[in-house]
Amino acid sequence: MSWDFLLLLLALFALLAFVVQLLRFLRADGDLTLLWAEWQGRRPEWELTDMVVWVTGASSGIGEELAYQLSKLGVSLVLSARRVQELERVKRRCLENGNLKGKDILVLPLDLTDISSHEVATKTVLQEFGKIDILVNNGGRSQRSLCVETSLDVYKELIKLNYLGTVSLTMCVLPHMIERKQGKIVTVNSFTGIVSVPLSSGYCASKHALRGFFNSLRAELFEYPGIVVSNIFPGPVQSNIVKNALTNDVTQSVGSDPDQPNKMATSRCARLMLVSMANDLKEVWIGEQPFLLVAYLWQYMPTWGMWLMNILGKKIIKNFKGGLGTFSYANTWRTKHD
Ligand SMILES: NC(=O)c1ccc[n+]([C@@H]2O[C@H](COP(=O)([O-])OP(=O)(O)OC[C@H]3O[C@@H](n4cnc5c(N)ncnc54)[C@H](O)[C@@H]3O)[C@@H](O)[C@H]2O)c1
Repeated sequence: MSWDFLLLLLALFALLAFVVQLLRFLRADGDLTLLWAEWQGRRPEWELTDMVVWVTGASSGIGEELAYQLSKLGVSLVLSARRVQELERVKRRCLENGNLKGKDILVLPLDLTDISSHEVATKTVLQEFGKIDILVNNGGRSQRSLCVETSLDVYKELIKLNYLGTVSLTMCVLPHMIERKQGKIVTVNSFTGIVSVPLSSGYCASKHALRGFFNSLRAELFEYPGIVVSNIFPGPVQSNIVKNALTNDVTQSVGSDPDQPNKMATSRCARLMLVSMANDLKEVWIGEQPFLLVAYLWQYMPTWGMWLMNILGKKIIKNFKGGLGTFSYANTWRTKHD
C-alpha cells in the first residue's frame, strides 16, 4: 500500500468524523459543554441529594416540572409562586411521585414584585430548613406586543418582575450563602437574553439585564469559589409562558399559545437544568434546532444574526397578527427530543 493511499484513507476518515460531529451538533438540544456534562459529567442523582432547593415560579411550567424531578432526588424543597392552591397541587404530586415526606416540602407563597416581602420569606426558609443550598430564580412573565403599540406600564411590570424581583430575592439569600461560603444561584434566563426578537422588547430587555447582573455578580464573588452563579438560557419550552404573556396593555394577557406542541418538552429542559446544577455550569443554553443555531449565530456572528432576524421578524410579526404561532416558520427544521 502506498503512502499516498494511506494519507487519502486518513483524510477520508477525518472528513467522516467531522461530518458525524457536525450532524450531532445540528441535532443538539443544548450547548456542547452541557451535553458533555450530561454524557460524562456528575449525575444529579449523586450530587443534589440532601440539598435545600428554593424554586420560584413553581406553580407552573418549567418550575413545576423541576419540582417533580427534584422531589425524586431526595432534596428538601421550597415551592414559591403567588397561588397557594396551585403550589399545594404541585406539593401533592411531588409527594405522590417523589421520595419526599410532607415535612420536606415547604409551600411558601411569594410575589416577586412585592419586594418588601422577600426578606421575611428568606427568614422563613432558613427557620424551616436551616440553610439554602440552591436558589432557582425561575418565576417570570413574557410579552407579545409591538414596541410602538405598548404602554410603558408593560415595560415597568416586566422589569419589576423579571429583573428587580429576581435581583431582590437573590440579594436576600446571598448573605446566607456568603456566610456558608457555598451555594448555587441558578437563574432561568432565556434565549431572548442573548438574541433580541420582535414582539418581546420588554421581555428581552429584562432578560438581557439579568444576564448582565449575574455575570457581574459572579465576577464580584471571586473570593467565594463555593458560590456558583449559573445562568440558564432556554429556547422555547412547553409551559404557560405565552398564555400568560403581557400584551400591549398591562392588564391583559395573551390567553392562548398555538406554538405549544412545537416546543421542547418541559421534562427535557428540567433534566438538563439538573445536569447544569450537578456540574456547576455557569452559562447553559438549552433549546432545540433551529433556535440553538440562531443563538450561536447571534452570539458569534451578530451581523449575520441581525440580518437573519430581520428576515424572520417579518414572518413572526405577520404570524402573530394573523393569530398563528410565532414560530411556525421553524417547524420544517426542528429536532425532536423527549
Ligand atoms: N417556556 C419557555 O419557552 C421559556 C423560554 C425561555 C425562558 N423561560 C423562562 O422560564 C421561566 C419559567 O417560565 P415558564 O416557561 O415555566 O412559564 P409559566 O408561565 O408556566 O411559569 C411561570 C411561573 O412564574 C410565576 N410567576 C409569574 N409572576 C409571578 C410573580 N409576580 N411572583 C411570583 N411568581 C410569579 C408563575 O406563577 C409561574 O409559576 C421564566 O423565567 C421564563 O422567562 C421560559
